[in-house]
Amino acid sequence: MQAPHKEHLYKLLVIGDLGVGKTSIIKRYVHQNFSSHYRATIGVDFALKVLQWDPETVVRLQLWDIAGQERFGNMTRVYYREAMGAFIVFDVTRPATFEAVTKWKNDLDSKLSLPNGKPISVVLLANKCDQGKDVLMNNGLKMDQFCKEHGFVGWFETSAKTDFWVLQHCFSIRLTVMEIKRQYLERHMLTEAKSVKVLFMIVICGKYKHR
Ligand SMILES: Nc1nc2c(ncn2[C@@H]2O[C@H](COP(=O)(O)OP(=O)(O)OP(=O)(O)O)[C@@H](O)[C@H]2O)c(=O)[nH]1
Repeated sequence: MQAPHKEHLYKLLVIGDLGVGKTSIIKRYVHQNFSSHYRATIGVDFALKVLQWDPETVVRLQLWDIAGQERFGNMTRVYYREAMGAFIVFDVTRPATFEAVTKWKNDLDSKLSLPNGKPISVVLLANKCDQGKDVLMNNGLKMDQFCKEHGFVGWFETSAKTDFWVLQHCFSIRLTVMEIKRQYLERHMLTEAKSVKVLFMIVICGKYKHR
């Protein structure tokens, strides 16, 4: 007898200042390529990544690539709607883009929350780490503290150019998906015992597949 087939569709946001590499990260993740040619995103762009989560489950990640210039616009509320998780990206060579991270996070938290009022889970990506790490050097070990204080699930160094990000980014995608799953269970008001059991299974599957 064939195992039951389950499909989940999750909307994930990728936000951050102009030119930090949001489109490049998505391109690398979805199409495994990179271009040094810069063309600013206008409004929003979309990409779909399909993950075979386990033999019975397919996870479709709908990635919303929101233009950096939208931080100054009114459209973000519309774009954020029904997102289950987000990546906020900054450029490690440009400190101003790191300073903007809290503005993006505040914008997100003020416009989108879970039905229980809690903020959605957000992972911070320190991109262009192939070009130096000015921001990280200046912040050093404080990054963990920064994430804790500002409510990020975690942070990862990435490079869409050299592909350095793949392992860690895949992990962060998994981390986000796990968190999403938890939120999904919360939304559907399953008992805590059940949700812990399911979460535990997801963690085990994620670790197993990641090795
Ligand atoms: N060296 C290096 N360059 C990168 C990296 N990621 C992106 N870039 C370059 O940075 C520039 C901007 O990248 P995009 O991906 O278009 O940036 P974005 O955040 O989508 O920009 P907006 O659409 O304006 O919001 C491009 O020239 C990319 O080639 C990286 O990891 N390393």
